[in-house]
Amino acid sequence: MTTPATHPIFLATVSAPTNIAVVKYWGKADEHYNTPINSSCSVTLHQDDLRAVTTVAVSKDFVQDRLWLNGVEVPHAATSRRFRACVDGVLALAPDKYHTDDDNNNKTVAIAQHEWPTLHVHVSSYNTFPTAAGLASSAAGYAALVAALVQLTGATETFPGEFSTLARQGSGSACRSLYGGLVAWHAGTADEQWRDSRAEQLADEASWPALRAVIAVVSDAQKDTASTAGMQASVKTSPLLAFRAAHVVPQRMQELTQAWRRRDFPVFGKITMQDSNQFHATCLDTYPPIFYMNDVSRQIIRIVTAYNDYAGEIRAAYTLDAGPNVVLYVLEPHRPVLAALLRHFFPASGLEEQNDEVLDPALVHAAEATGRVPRDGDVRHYYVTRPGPGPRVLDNDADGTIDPHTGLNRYQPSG
Ligand SMILES: Nc1ncnc2c1ncn2[C@@H]1O[C@H](COP(=O)(O)OP(=O)(O)OP(=O)(O)O)[C@@H](O)[C@H]1O
Ligand SMILES: C[C@@](O)(CCOP(=O)(O)OP(=O)(O)O)CC(=O)O
Repeated sequence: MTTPATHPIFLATVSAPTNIAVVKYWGKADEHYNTPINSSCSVTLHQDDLRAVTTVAVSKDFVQDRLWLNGVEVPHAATSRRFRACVDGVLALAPDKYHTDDDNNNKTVAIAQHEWPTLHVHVSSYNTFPTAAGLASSAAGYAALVAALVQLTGATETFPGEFSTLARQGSGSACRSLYGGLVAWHAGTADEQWRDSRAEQLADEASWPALRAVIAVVSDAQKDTASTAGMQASVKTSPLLAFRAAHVVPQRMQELTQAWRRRDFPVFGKITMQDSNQFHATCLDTYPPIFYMNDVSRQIIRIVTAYNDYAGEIRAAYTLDAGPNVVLYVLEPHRPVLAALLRHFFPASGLEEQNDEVLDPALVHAAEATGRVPRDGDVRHYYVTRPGPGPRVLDNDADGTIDPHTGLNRYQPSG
C-alpha cells in the first residue's frame, strides 16, 4: 500500500553520455576527494548510441533516499560515499524552489534553500548498454545523477566546473561526461579541497565532424578488478605509474589537444594508442599484476596495426579501459573498410552495412599474417558512434522512470 502524497513531488529527467579516455586517468592523489595523480583527457560519445537516463524526485513526504538501477532497488544506496557526495553536493547549492498554484497563479516557496539538505531524494536510472563492463557506465551514471539533481533543484555553480568536482566524487571519469566533445580533467592541487581538480571542455562535439568511435564489446561480463581497487594497487606498487604521471602525461595532454584542433588523425591516433598501451603496462607493472586485456583484445590490436601498416599511415586507433573491450577511433572515410575488416575477422551484430565494402585481398592477407582466422562469438556486439554533447534534459512523462504520483520506480528492464 502506498500512502497518497500530501506534498507535491518534483521531478527531473536527464540523459548523460559515456566518455572514453584518450589520455588515461589511473591512480588517486586523494582518496577522500577522489582526485587523480595525473590530468586526463577523453572524447564524449554520443547519447544517441550509449547513455544513462536518470530521473530524480524530491518531496517532503519521502522518508529516505532511494536508488533504483536498471529497475532494481540498490539496498543502502544512501550510505554510499559516492552517492552522498553527489546528492549532498548539489543540494548544498540549491536555491529556493517556487511552486505556482494552478488556480490563482500564486507563486509560493515550495522548498526553501535551507530545507534542501534535510530532504530525501528518489533516483531511478538505467543504462542503454551493459553496466560495469568497462564501457564507462559509472561515468555516464554519476554525470546523469549530478545533472538531474541540478535540473531538479535549479542549483548554480559558484565557480566554473564546480558540478564536475561533485561528479568526480561519484566516479572520477564522470566529471568528463558533463561536457561534450574533447574534455580534460585537470589533476588540480590540494589547495581549497581540490576545487581546481575539475573538468573543462577543450573542443566541442562539432569540432571534428568526421571522427567516429567503433566499440567492440569483447565481454559484457562484470570485470574482475574494479577500477578503484586496481588503481590503489598500482599507486602502491608500480614505479612506472609514478613516472608516467610526472613525465609522460603532461606532454601527451598538450600534443593530443593540438592534434585534435588541427584534426590531425595520425598524431591523435598514435598518442591514443601509446597512452592505452602505457596504462595497460602500468597494470602489468602492478604487483600482483592486473590483466584487463584478453586474447581477443590483443588480436584486434594486431589486426588494427596490420591495417595501419597496409595503409602506410595511422587510420584507426585502439584504446582499452579497465576491461577487454576495444574502442577504435577512425575517420568516416575509412570507417567502411575498418568495419568490413572487423566483420570479416570478428563477426558480430552492430556493424551491418548497406553497401558492403569489398576488402582488398592484400589487406586480408596482411591481417591473416597476424595468425587470426575469422571466428564468430569473440566479439559480442559493436556500437558505432561519434563525439556527442553533454547531458540533455528529457521529458518526465515520456522519458522519466519515476511515477509522478507515487514517487516510485516505474522502469522495467526488458528481457
Ligand atoms: N546509471 C547509473 N546510475 C548510477 N550509478 C551507476 C549507473 N551505472 C553504473 N553505476 C554505478 O557504477 C558502477 C559500475 O562502475 P564500474 O567502474 O565498475 O564499471 P564501468 O563504469 O562500467 O567501467 P569502467 O569505469 O571501467 O569503464 C555500478 O555498480 C553502479 O554503482
Ligand atoms: C581506465 C579508466 O577508464 C579508469 C576510470 O576509472 P573510474 O572513473 O571508473 O574510477 P573511480 O574514480 O574509482 O570511480 C581511465 C579513464 O577513464 O580515464
